[in-house]
Amino acid sequence: MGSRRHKNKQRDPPTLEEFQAKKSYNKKDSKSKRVSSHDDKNKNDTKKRTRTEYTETSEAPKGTKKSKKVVEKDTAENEDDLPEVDLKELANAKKTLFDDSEEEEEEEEEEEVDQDLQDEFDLEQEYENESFDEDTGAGKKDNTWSDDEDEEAIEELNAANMEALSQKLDEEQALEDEEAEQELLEAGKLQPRATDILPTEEQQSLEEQMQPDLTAIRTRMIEVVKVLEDFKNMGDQSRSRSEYVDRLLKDICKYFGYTPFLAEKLFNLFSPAEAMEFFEANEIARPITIRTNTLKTRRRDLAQALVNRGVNLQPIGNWTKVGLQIFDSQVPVGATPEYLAGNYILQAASSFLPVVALDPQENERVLDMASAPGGKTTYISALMKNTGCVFANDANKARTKSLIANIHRLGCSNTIVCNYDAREFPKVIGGFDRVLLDAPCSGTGVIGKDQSVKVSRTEKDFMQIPHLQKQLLLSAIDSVDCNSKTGGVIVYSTCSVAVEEDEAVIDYALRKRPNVKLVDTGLQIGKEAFTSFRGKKFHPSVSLARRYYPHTYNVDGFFVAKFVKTGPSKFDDNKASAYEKEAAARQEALEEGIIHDDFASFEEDEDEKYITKAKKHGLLKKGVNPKAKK
Ligand SMILES: C[S@@+](CC[C@H](N)C(=O)[O-])C[C@H]1O[C@@H](n2cnc3c(N)ncnc32)[C@H](O)[C@@H]1O
Repeated sequence: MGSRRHKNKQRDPPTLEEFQAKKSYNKKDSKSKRVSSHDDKNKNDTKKRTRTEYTETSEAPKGTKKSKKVVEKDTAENEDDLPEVDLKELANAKKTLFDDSEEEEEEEEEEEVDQDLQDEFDLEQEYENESFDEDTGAGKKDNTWSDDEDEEAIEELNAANMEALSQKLDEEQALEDEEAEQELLEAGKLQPRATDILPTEEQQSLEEQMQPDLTAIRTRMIEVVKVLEDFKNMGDQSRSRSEYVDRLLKDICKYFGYTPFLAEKLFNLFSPAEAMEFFEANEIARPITIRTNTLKTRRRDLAQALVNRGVNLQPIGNWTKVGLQIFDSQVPVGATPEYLAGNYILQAASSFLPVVALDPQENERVLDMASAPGGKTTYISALMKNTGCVFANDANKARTKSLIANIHRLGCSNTIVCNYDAREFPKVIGGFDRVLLDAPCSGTGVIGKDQSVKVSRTEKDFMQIPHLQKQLLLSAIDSVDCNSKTGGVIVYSTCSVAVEEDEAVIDYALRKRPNVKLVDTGLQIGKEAFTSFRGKKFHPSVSLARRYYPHTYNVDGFFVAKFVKTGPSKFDDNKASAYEKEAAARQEALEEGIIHDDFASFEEDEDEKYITKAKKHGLLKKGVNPKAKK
């Protein structure tokens, strides 16, 4: 499969103003923006393609898609014993038989004047040079058409080839016309002739046998998207819309490397043009971001300390007071003295959002149901200023090691780590003021980080995972104290954009637990969740949940929903027994050695070694001898 991973420079995450500006875009604006961005891409791509095809075939200096098609068609014609049409031969023949050096000079001058055609001009020069390359033998045949030939021979050859030549010239003219049309298309002045966008069956089978031409596939995807956006006016009358969609999906699989199943699932979330933006964004890793640990430092001080070490950074945006985006760094960001001292944690910007929505308050009792490796737990703990109690649970014991390490490093002293299948809550313990369920998911929002998702996720996953998520969400709801004076809140989040794992799960919870309602997340950014999707209708309040996409906010794909519990249910556990269980849990943890008296203390001696080492490393990287410095 010919997948292609871009290495584009990352965009900055948007500021609040940008977010708001985006939000207030009307549909028309965003549509026109999308189209123009595709136009630009198309334009660039055409230039790129010109070069690629020339290199590949060494015979189509003006290598547009049409040129390629003609070459392919020629092959087919050869197979049918039709006159050979060889563009290289044609160009050379033209050069000698119809040579007019003055005309050629004029042409060259014209081409020099026209900056837009510069690439093509370069290619023609290369082409001409190649025709006489003695080393490679390329252009040997050209001698047949050398000026040294006597007139008779030329005439003979001329007669024999006249028919083929005139055909070739016609085709060259057609190529030029096509290029002119293409330029107009790119300039948005003409609609594409949709008739030749979709390949014929023959062309398709030929394509299947060849190495995928990614640039040509990309161009076709853009063309098909344009047709799909205005099918009535631009679609080929003899082709159905679904034929275009099928072609586009096949091309998406080839170009980006998705399984047909996942490509279609993700494609269906968006308009064709937006789907392309989504797939493109998944080819780029999101920016590196860190969260200031306000238990230990302030963002301003942290930023200053890191800048002094050669880290290039800036605040993420107005919606967070603790996030910093790292552009580049002369030191490993995961091993600076500030990192080791727990002044920050490497954390994706999207991962802040569920905690902001949870809005934990001081002295509350909070459950983080699926918490490893602890990015959100430690943020909750910091917002609570180490007061109250945070139960950090995860079913995977191995993962609780990194959870514990992060809790230690960041100095979270109000945290209890536990290792249950969260479906056992509230039997384990209930009566919480707030519960966060950052659910295990398929990861379709984080493909930029984990490309394996493109091929590893199957239909079964999108049945099994939502099933678990629904069970977990009911447990989360039942673990909350509806009489909490300060809370009674449940936040559900995933790093998946699949409707089955998002809207369908919260809609299910609303139906199964009428004692909860969805409320505004309080988040300043995010798109409204779906209230209907491919024939499925969800509760209207589902629109209060928020969706995040890599192509809209340059954050991981994410989903956040916030519930408030309005009344008890027979499945709840009461708060009194919860306190007893909390005491028992603390005792158990003490006995098992998961927590101990100095649970959240900072091991100064232990860390001193690492801090010194990191300092030395930093100096060495700057070319300073650490010993000389002493
Ligand atoms: C998305 S990750 C959590 C990330 C974490 N909230 C953070 O911010 O660092 C999902 C977690 O759910 C855990 N998990 C999976 N099934 C679970 C279950 N039945 N009960 C509790 N945790 C579970 C996984 O081990 C995994 O650590």
